[in-house]
Amino acid sequence: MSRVPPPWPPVEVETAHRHPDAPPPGTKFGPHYAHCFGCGDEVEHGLHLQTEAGEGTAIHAQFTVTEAHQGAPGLAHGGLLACAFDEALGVTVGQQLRRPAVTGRLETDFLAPVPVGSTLHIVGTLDGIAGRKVYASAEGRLDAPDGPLALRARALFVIVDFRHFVEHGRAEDLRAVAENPSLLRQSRFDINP
Ligand SMILES: CCCCCCCC(=O)SCCNC(=O)CCNC(=O)[C@H](O)C(C)(C)COP(=O)(O)OP(=O)(O)OC[C@H]1O[C@@H](n2cnc3c(N)ncnc32)[C@H](O)[C@@H]1OP(=O)(O)O
Repeated sequence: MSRVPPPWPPVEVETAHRHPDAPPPGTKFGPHYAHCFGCGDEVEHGLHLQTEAGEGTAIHAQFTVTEAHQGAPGLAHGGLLACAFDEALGVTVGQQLRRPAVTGRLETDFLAPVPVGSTLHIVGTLDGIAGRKVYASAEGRLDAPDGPLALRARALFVIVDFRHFVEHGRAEDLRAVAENPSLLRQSRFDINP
């Protein structure tokens, strides 16, 4: 079977430029929501993904695989690795475009096993934009920024209105945020930048 992936992006796109207010390279973002499984600081066995702005539209992300992330003995669960890419690419889109967006499609190539104790170094970039559709991709390397390539991911994010979150989120969690806004650890993006 061929391992050659289909053309990317799959449609004609315009170049996705970083927003003028996107944070400069080296800026560390911290979690965006206390209870986010990808980055939240109040999720005991979450990924605690650390993210930082890179050059151009790049985002650098890291997380260390713990015992709680196993799929097979001593190896990371593939779904959690995909989650790390979803989060890293979500930060890439959110921070570099400064627009709220959700994952519409995420594909992941698992190229090498990722043992417990490894640190995955992920770099995500924007590949193009077509209307509300934003294409982004990422690579993940083991234990160092130039370590062995372990994963690749490609994703379509769809830009949404903030109503998406208010209309679909569970009422008690929305209430908790209304009562304690600091659960949202970062300020809101521009809606019409
Ligand atoms: C800083 C923040 C970090 C956060 C990181 C984590 C990010 C996440 O995990 S978000 C959570 C997971 N994602 C979701 O829950 C999204 C669930 N899906 C939805 O709500 C909707 O399907 C949504 C919003 C994606 C699209 O719906 P809607 O707004 O009605 O737009 P719709 O017209 O269907 O799609 C827009 C375009 O995207 C395309 N599209 C949407 N989904 C797909 C897909 N799976 N594959 C291919 N194309 C797609 C459509 O074909 C359409 O294209 P065109 O404009 O050319 O016709």
